[in-house]
Amino acid sequence: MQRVFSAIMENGHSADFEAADERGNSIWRLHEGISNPSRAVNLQDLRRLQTSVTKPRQDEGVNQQQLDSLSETLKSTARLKGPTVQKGEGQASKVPPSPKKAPGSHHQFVAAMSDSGLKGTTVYHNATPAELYEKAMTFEPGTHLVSSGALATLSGAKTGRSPKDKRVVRESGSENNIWWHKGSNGSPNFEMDEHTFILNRERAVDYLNMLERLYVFDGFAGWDPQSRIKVRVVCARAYHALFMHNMLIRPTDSELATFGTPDFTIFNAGAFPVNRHTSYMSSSTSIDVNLRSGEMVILGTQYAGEMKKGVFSIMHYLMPKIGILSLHSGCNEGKDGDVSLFFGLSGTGKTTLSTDPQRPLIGDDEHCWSDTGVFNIEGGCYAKCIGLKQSSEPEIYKAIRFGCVLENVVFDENTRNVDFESNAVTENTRASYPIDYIDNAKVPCMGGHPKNLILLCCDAFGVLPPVSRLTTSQAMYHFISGYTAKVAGTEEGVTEPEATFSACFGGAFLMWHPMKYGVGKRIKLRNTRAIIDAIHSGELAAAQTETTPIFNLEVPTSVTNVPSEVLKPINAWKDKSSFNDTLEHLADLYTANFEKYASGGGFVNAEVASQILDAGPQRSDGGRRQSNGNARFSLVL
Ligand SMILES: Nc1ncnc2c1ncn2[C@@H]1O[C@H](COP(=O)(O)OP(=O)(O)OP(=O)(O)O)[C@@H](O)[C@H]1O
Ligand SMILES: O=C([O-])CC(=O)C(=O)O
Ligand SMILES: [Ca+2]
Ligand SMILES: [Mn+2]
Repeated sequence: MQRVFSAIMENGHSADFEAADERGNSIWRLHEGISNPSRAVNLQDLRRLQTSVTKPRQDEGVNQQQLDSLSETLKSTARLKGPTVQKGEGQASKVPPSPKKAPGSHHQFVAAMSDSGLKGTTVYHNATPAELYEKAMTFEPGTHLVSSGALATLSGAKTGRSPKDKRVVRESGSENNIWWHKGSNGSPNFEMDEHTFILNRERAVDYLNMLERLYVFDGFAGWDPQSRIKVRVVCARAYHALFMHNMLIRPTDSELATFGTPDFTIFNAGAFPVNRHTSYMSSSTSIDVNLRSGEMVILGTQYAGEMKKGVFSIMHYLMPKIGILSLHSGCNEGKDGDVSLFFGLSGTGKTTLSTDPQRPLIGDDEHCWSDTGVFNIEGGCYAKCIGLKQSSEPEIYKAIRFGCVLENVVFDENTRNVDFESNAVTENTRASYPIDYIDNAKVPCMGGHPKNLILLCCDAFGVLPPVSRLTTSQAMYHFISGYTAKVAGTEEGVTEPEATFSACFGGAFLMWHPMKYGVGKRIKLRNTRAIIDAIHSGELAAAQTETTPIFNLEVPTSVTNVPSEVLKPINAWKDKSSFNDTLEHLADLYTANFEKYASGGGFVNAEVASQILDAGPQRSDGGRRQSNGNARFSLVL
């Protein structure tokens, strides 16, 4: 008996292996024959056969205009014009044509002679996830394929956002509209001047121009065609391009071909630090927004969340200007088209709870509410994945597949299985995936006016009931207050849950004054889900309620599938009098925090402001609480 195997050798010849079993011995012989079954004569040839073009590259045939636009984006003041931009593989070494010398222009001559002026740049423009995978795995250390097909990567030294390093340019066009950081007013908008912005922009652009290869992603923010904006992301890492491919709304081929000039451009030079001698800089990180030029510069952090929240900040500025409310919320829709919004600070469950097999997902994090209804700003989701289990979050688990970016997770080197329990790199492990990776996503991501507004609050004090029904004024009061806890990891430096008031549950992203936008142990996820089901079924709207002291919250006396003792937090306290002290203390914090909004900030009149104020915590005898002015956070965990 004889078996013959053929193999193709690199030189194009074939080799036959013979195996004979005479007297039980196997004999292997090697022939080299020219009976070549291959259509290639060498490996290079073979590789050429491996691929074909069934569909032109999205950006092909399109167009000098696009190349010019990319070149314009990458222009620095060190060069006369933008770099010569080449798309695709390895053509960067072509020397760009030297610019025509304008008569009498000395500056042109100087710029053309600079080394950076001679350099061309290879740009991967709206490259596919597969291409970005390859580049990221080849060039970005710590980037690997895991067993589910997702791309696991490291974001470097920063594994959460850096809110203290976020700056907004003070310029005449927008300065009167911005809620500037001042003292302890809670505003996230630290100011910088235009000149300093230009210094940081130049630093970022020069850094990007010196690289061998760059990635650009052009996409949209906002599903409503009327108010969407065009966003361009220029970045050094393929991981960042894939992240924004997931998070922005992906353009169709023809939308890309006619994309034109972006409304907002992000320069992500995150691997490169700021120059700390530059004014305003307080660390090696700076995230700078310029509303006049429509640009954002990122230096000194590679955490991808900065980009998505940069887009959010811009929308938070532009949308209220045209009468559209922008919201840090998740959103889904019931069978009858009833829309729910889930507000909550980072890590409180917007993604987890808006992803619901019974309710099509409109979006998990950033929405706008206009006269016609709601629309998502993004094209993807960003889920926290610490402790993620297939059993409790099956839809998200399933989305962690090819195309998904996994940030800072730990995986087994051999099996490549992810250990979602591990916080070895950070508590803030994350998964980013296109929204259509969730089976029941509603695309386009738009819906009607919301029916239920759910304020998710993580109460580190453990005194607020797990669910209560709010009056309109109470909803306004609690929305503006934004009492919750910062969970560990999402912001640099937060390692324990930390009680905070984050206006509109997204204080870190507000651009206008909050009034412009609107007027222990964690509860088990399965209980929260049961409560949300009861909201959606209408059970809670009709439920019997009891009113709590001080906060006057209407708490249902029972909820299907939720143990009734869970509904009253006092049950979890051994020492009942310290429960009451803590409740009083929290009420003081609310009152002190609200003082800065009590006047309405010019956005609501005194009467409305006073109604909202009355919806806050009261004295036990029913009167309005006065701030004692010395409230301090002290945690009861
Ligand atoms: N009762 C609960 N309700 C909601 N989430 C819970 C609960 N208990 C634990 N969790 C966990 O909390 C995390 C919530 O993360 P999620 O991504 O949903 O936050 P988010 O509000 O979308 O925040 P961000 O704006 O930072 O993305 C998940 O890891 C989830 O498993
Ligand atoms: O921005 C991030 O890193 C994640 C997020 O959605 C948030 O913090 O609200
Ligand atoms: Ca999320
Ligand atoms: Mn968020």
